[in-house]
This record gives sequence, C-alpha cells and structure tokens, in this order.
Amino acid sequence: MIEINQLKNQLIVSCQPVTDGPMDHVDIVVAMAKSAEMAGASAVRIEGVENVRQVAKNLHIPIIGIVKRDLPDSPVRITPWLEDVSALAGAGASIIAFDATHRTRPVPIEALYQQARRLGVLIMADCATLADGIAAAALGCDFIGSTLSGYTEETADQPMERPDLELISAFAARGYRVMAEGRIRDPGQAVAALQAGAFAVTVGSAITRIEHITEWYRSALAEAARGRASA
Ligand SMILES: CC(=O)N[C@H](C=O)[C@@H](O)[C@H](O)[C@H](O)COP(=O)(O)O
Repeated sequence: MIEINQLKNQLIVSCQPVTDGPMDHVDIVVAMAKSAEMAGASAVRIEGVENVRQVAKNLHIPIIGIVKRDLPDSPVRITPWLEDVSALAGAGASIIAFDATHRTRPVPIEALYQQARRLGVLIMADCATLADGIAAAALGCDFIGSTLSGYTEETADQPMERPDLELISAFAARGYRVMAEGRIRDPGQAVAALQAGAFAVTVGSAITRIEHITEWYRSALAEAARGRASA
C-alpha cells in the first residue's frame, strides 16, 4: 500500500496512447512511463492490464490503473467490471480508478468500491459532477477526480478548452482529496488546479499524445493564417 501523502502537490502522468494509433504498444507505454518517472512524475496512470503489468515491472512509482471498455448498453467506459478491478490489482496497480458517474452501468459503484477495498488498493473515483463526487466521498473513495467533467451528457456544456477548475474547487471546499484531471494543457493550468484546492494533478494528452498536441498546434496555425488572409 502506498503512502497517500507522497502524492500531495505532485504530478501524475497519464500514459495512454491514442487507441490503435502508432504509439499504442506496450513497450511504448512502458517507455513513456519510464520517461515520466525519470523526469519526476510521482505516479503514472495506465490503461489496460498488460500495460499495467509491464509498467509495474519497470517502474518504482505507483500506478493508477484503469481498463477502458466500449460497452454496448452503457456509456460507462472506465473500469466497469469487477474482473477489471481484480486484474488491475493483480497486475500491480496500487490505485484503481473507475467511473463514478451516475449513469446506466453494468456493476454498481458500491460493488466496485468493495472489490477494490478487499484487494487493498487505493480508490480513485472518476467524476463528472459535484453530485458524483459527494456520493463517491460518502462511500469512502480515497481520491475524487474531475476526470469526466465535459465527457458526459450532463456536462456536455463544459468548455472543452480548459480544465474544470470550478468543479475542482467545489470538491476541495468539501474537504475531498481532489485529483485534478482533464484538459490540463500547460504548467500554468496545473498550478491553477493546485490553487483551486487539488491534492495532486494528472496530465495526459499534453505530455503523452503526440496526435493531440500536433493537432492543437496545427489548428492554431491554420486559424492564425485565416486571420492574416482576411486582414
Ligand atoms: C474522459 C476520459 O476518458 N479520460 C481518460 C481517462 O483516463 C483519458 O483519455 C485522459 O487522457 C485522462 O483523463 C487525462 O486527461 P487529459 O488527456 O485531458 O490530460
């Protein structure tokens, strides 16, 4: 079991390649995670049981493990099954994150929580709304994450060009151990998340998804070029 306070005010790097992209290979995930560790990340967030197993063999910092699934009858993607929780713990994740939103789901949040508790791992609730966080904290989840704000029907009006600092502050105001996650694109936004009361900050795309970063630059340049053409 890890000491929770070792993550306080720290950076967690999510090493999740774009699905089926050229970087979606276990050895690349391990290399990304190792690079993040060497540069001072305090933990990594890893998707997929085999990726978690290989990263655990090669790194010394804690792993937040998830499994993503596309289910036919539920919008819940992150660690939906009890078997996912068990497999992630068996592969070496010391924190397991699951979708804690109140949507149609195959397994109740309480059951996922109990399974993770039985296995002795820490628990992160990936939330979209304040109500999700309140329920997850009442259950006893160790980390309340802003991960899913903007990615559910209920939060579809959330601005997608910045993190949800309002949700982070609302969680923090209630005394939760908040993991700021989702759309943190630069060090200034990571600092703003800490200032909003986050316990730790997870950054994914802005560090590990070349496809997304390239597209941000490409579209910014294209827009600037259109502006110059019409001036
Ligand atoms: C919504 C969803 O499925 N989020 C996923 C959760 O694991 C990942 O795709 C994100 O990359 C991660 O949360 C980090 O966020 P960002 O990449 O914006 O720094």
